[in-house]
Amino acid sequence: MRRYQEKATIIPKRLETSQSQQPVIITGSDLVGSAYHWNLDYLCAHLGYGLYTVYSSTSGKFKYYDEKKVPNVPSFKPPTSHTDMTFQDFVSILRQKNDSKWIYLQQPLNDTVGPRIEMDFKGFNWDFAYRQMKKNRWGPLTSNLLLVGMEGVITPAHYDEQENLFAQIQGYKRFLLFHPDQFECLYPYPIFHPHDRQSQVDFDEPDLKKFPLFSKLKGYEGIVGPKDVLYIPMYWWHQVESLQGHGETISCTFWFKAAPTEKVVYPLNAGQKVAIMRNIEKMIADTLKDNKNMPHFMKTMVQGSAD
Ligand SMILES: O=C(O)C(=O)[C@H]1CC[C@@H](C(=O)O)C1
Ligand SMILES: [Zn+2]
Repeated sequence: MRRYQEKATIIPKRLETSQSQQPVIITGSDLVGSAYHWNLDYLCAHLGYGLYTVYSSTSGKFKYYDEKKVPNVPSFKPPTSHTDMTFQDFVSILRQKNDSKWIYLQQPLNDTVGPRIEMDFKGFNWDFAYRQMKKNRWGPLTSNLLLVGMEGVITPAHYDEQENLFAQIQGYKRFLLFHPDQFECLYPYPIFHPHDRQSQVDFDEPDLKKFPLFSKLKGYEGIVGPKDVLYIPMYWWHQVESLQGHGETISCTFWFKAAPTEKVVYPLNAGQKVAIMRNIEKMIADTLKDNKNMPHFMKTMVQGSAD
C-alpha cells in the first residue's frame, strides 16, 4: 500500500476506551480471551456445518458493496463475488494457496456453531464489553462478525455507522484510521451507490486530478496482533490490511449502536455533520428520483445558480 502521507499518528495503546471517541488499541482486556486458542483446525472441528459467507476477489481488495443498491447504478460491476460454504470447505480452499484467488470469510456468529464455540463465545469478557458500552453510552450490541482472511487481503477505506470493538485473535492487521473530519479528502461514493460509505480513492494509485484533497489526508496507523482490541469509533474511516508473513488472520468484531444524542451541543462535531450530510443526500435522492443528475443538482444548489 503506497505511503499516502509523510507521517501517520500512531494509535495509542490503553487499557480501556476513553470517552472522547478516539481510536485506541486496548491491551490486556481478554475481551476474547476464551478464543485465544482459535485456529483453523480448531474452528474446522468445532464451528459445526453451518454455511459461512466467503468473499472472493481477484485483486486482494475487498471493497464492500450493498447488493440492495446495485439496481441504482446499472453500470456497476461488483469488485468481489461471494458464496456460502461450510467452514471446512473454506479452509480446504485456503490451504490450496491458489495465489490468483483471494478469499475472505466474513460471517456473523450465529446459533449454528457447535457447543465448544458456543462455550468459547459465552466465555468472552462480556463485563469488559458492557463496561465500555455503558462508559461511552453506546446503544446495544448488534452483532459479532467472525473474520478469517488470507494474509495480504485488504479492506479498502470506508466508515461504518456503528461503534466497533475489533478483537484480533490470530495474525496481524495494519489499520489506517482517519477522523470523520477527513471526509472531504476521502471522496465517498454517493449514498445511492452500492459503494455507499466507501472511499472512491484507490490508496495504491490515487487519482489526484480527480481527488486533489487526498494529498492532504492525515491519519492514524496501528498494527493489531493477537489479544489486541482496536476501538474504531463510529464514522471514523478505516482501511485494513492482513499483514503478509503472519499467516491467516482471525478476528471478531463487536458492533454497538450509536449513543443516543441527548442534547445537541454546538458547534456540531464532524461525525454529526456526516450524519446530517447523509440525511440531506437521502432526502434529495428520494425526492429528486434522478440519481444521475443528483451531483449536478447539488452543485447547482451550492453554487447558488445554474451553471
Ligand atoms: O470491522 C470493521 O469495521 C470492518 O470494516 C471489517 C470488515 C473487514 C475487516 C478486516 O479486518 O478486513 C474489517
Ligand atoms: Zn468497517
